[in-house]
Amino acid sequence: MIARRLRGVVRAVMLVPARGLVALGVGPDVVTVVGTLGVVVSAFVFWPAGRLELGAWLLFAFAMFDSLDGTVARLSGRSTRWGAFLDSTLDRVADASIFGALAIWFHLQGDTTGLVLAVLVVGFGALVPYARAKAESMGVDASNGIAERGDRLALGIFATWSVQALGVPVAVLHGVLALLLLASVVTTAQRAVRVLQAFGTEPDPRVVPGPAPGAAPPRR
Ligand SMILES: CCCCCCCC/C=C\CCCCCCCC(=O)OC[C@H](COP(=O)(O)OP(=O)(O)OC[C@H]1O[C@@H](n2ccc(N)nc2=O)[C@H](O)[C@@H]1O)OC(=O)CCCCCCC/C=C\CCCCCCCC
Ligand SMILES: O=P([O-])([O-])O[C@@H]1[C@@H](O)[C@H](O)[C@@H](O)[C@H](O)[C@@H]1O
Repeated sequence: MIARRLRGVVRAVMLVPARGLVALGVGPDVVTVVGTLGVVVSAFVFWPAGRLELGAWLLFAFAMFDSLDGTVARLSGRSTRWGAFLDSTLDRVADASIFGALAIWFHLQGDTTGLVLAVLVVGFGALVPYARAKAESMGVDASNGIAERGDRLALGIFATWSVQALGVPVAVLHGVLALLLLASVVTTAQRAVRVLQAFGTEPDPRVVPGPAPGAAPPRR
């Protein structure tokens, strides 16, 4: 929703470090892997230890590598299908680490509501890119929806940061996680509608009509 509009601005900002990295001969896959490692380490080291503010700043910085790698790839003419796969797959590692680390923090606080919400955001948040990837594998663009990844991460990281940095009550963080959960379900449904509109009840071309293999012959 908001992230989509900011994409151009973020890419323009990323041009500066990206040019430096290309000049140094750093490839996009290195940026992707370093960014993911940075997210994983920042999330699991700082958030469970209660360093919500510092962790959020580091997560913000390393999450931006997800835009940096694509810019490095395009600038250096090294965009590859493998890179696109690596990028998307490691995004799932980063997503699970961010909300998983938050779940661990809630657990250590004895906050069952927060724990349950964070775990549900890990699971239902993963449905959103799954729906897009499955649709793309069928040749349909389903990148639509109210809460794409940038929105989900920004909201989750910002709300966690604000608990420590601004003294916002944890109940507000619960509310934001509930909103993210709802937004993930709605976004998945919006993508499902795209696929339904594209295919309707069109038969699956991969299925050969006739009895299933091994089925008993029809009775006469
Ligand atoms: C109900 C919903 C409510 C929503 C409210 C949300 C409020 C949010 C407010 C602000 C949002 C700001 C977010 C920042 C926007 C970032 C947008 C952006 O840049 O998106 C793009 C990136 C990257 O996307 P992608 O990976 O698809 O593209 P690339 O450009 O990387 O290209 C990929 C191609 O490149 C090739 N390639 C790549 C790698 C490789 N190794 N080899 C390759 O060849 C290949 O061809 C690929 O196909 O998207 C992101 O998702 C970045 C996430 C950034 C997360 C930001 C976290 C910010 C945290 C805190 C911010 C606080 C904000 C305050 C909000 C206040 C709210 C009240
Ligand atoms: O589908 P979604 O989660 O909103 O957002 C997607 C990311 O999760 C995915 O990793 C990336 O490769 C896509 O380009 C897109 O940005």
